[in-house]
Amino acid sequence: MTILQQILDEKVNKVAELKMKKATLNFDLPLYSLYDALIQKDTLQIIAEIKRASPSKGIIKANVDVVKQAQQYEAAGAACISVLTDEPFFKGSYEDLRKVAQAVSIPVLCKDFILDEIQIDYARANGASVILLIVAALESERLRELYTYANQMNLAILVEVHSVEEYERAHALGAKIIGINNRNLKNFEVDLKHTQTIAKAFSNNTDQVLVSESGIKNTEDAKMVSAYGASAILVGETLMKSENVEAALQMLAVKKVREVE
Ligand SMILES: O=P(O)(O)OC[C@@H](O)[C@@H](O)c1c[nH]c2ccccc12
Repeated sequence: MTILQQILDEKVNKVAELKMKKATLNFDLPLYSLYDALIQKDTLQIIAEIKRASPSKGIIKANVDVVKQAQQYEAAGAACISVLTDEPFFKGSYEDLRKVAQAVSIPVLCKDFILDEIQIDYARANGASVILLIVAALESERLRELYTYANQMNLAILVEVHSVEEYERAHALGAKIIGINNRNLKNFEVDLKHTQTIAKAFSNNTDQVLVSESGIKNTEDAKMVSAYGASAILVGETLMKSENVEAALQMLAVKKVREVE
């Protein structure tokens, strides 16, 4: 069984648990626009991630002070903060999401494996302005239903793809913010060339923004994915492990130069 399948199987239990709770949710925390934060910028924008652990890397920084980390990201110029809320595999929580959302004034992304509307309700109730939908994890109809639901709640949606075929499915939805995961969620292999391959399919859709996700470590990587056509990068481990978050963010915020083919 792939790791993605293991995570999704576990998530079914989590969804049942959330539904059982029948909590009253308030949707009153402010919303910030991710699209506005990413479109038409001169420098590569950064979605900085709070990631305590991951199935591929194990513990990254289990006891991080999420509020402090988020405030450093915001002060250093991050466009958005991504917070993992999956507990079994990433050691995150909705509590982390809420604490971060209440501490900053930029969009916050609820990073999870969403299968059900209730997870979108919880994301919004805990301050997310953005949710992630992973094309590889959802059948077309479910993907469309969840996309529509989140859209109706005025949330932005980062639609994650890993192949040209998945990109076509995202495009067919009318997705405006597309995440290209350089890491294969089935075997954890990372290759920044995924951004290049998929960005080629995308090059005519100028009202879409591309986010290159995973495995970005240094200025060279940032320049490379920027040249491929990314407007933004989503960075976890490199920032979590850095002693100087501000310097790390600045080294990644390169000037955008699109490669002419
Ligand atoms: O730590 P990295 O290699 O910088 O990766 C960040 C982010 O892209 C990664 O956490 C991620 C991308 N898509 C996901 C989907 C679910 C969980 C996690 C992810």
